Amino acid sequence: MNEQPIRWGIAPIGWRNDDMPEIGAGNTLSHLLSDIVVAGFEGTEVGGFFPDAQALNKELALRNLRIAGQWFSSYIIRDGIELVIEPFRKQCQYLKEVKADVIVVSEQTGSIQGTEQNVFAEKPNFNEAEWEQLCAGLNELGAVAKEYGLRLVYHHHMGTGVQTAEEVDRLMDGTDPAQVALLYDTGHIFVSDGDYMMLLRKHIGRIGHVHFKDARRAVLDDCRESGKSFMQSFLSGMFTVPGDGCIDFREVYDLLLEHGYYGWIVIEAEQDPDVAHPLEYALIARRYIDGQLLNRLQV
Ligand SMILES: O=C1C[C@@H](O)[C@H](O)[C@@H](O)C1=O
Ligand SMILES: [Co+2]
Repeated sequence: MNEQPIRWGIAPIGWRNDDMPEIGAGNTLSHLLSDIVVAGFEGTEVGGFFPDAQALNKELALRNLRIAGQWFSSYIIRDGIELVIEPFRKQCQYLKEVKADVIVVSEQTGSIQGTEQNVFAEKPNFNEAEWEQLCAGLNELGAVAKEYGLRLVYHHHMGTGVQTAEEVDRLMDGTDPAQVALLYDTGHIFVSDGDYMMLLRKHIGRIGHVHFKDARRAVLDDCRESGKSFMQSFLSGMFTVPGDGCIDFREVYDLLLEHGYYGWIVIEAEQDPDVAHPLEYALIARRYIDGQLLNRLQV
């Protein structure tokens, strides 16, 4: 019996990547979901290639899998909240139909995550008025998400205006804890700031969803030095699954448990699936979770 109030998932991003839909395009939904079962995970997040809710629910039920949530790119600052609410509601409705728990929001105004720009040096920075507009808009979206039984979790992300620990502080200070929770992504904060524990300690009470993404230090250093874009960096192998990089997930997991975190921890490691076999890496993650996190040997 699983006594942990935590659900373990793995994201489609190792098989197919919404930031670069051309990679892994031959990997079907059936292939992905069946690999997830083989690797022993309970669910996944919705990818851009997923079908309508009815078709997805059928495939999930056949494999006893669940949906944790789905990414939503918001443009609150660029477009204004009024224009964001309609597509947001549409996505919430879909997520309600597939019985998801969270909607993952990332403000993409000025984002360079999908461009060829140097992700280590050219991120956008919001001014005071923009921060206020963003925070107020997120509070509104959080209230809308609740109508659909979902929790809005904000994803700090490389190449965006909410990337560093300081920027996450600003966002958390400016938003209502009842409407906006935090998605803690180990890989993004490590690549951005190096220290991944400080953010976790500071905002542990606001965390509503977790992405476990590991990083290869030597590749990261090389990408930073050569000023690579976000996409070039992950194609070079900057990210990997837990157990294959330099992040110590034991301290992360322990702190989450200590503070009674419940909800999803989703393994999320974007690599080129032609280089990093998705099932092989899912199994590496599974072995690490089982051996280093769940059934740790006491010494
Ligand atoms: O949660 C995520 C979703 C992806 O689309 C994104 O680019 C990735 O880095 C991530 O952390
Ligand atoms: Co993530």
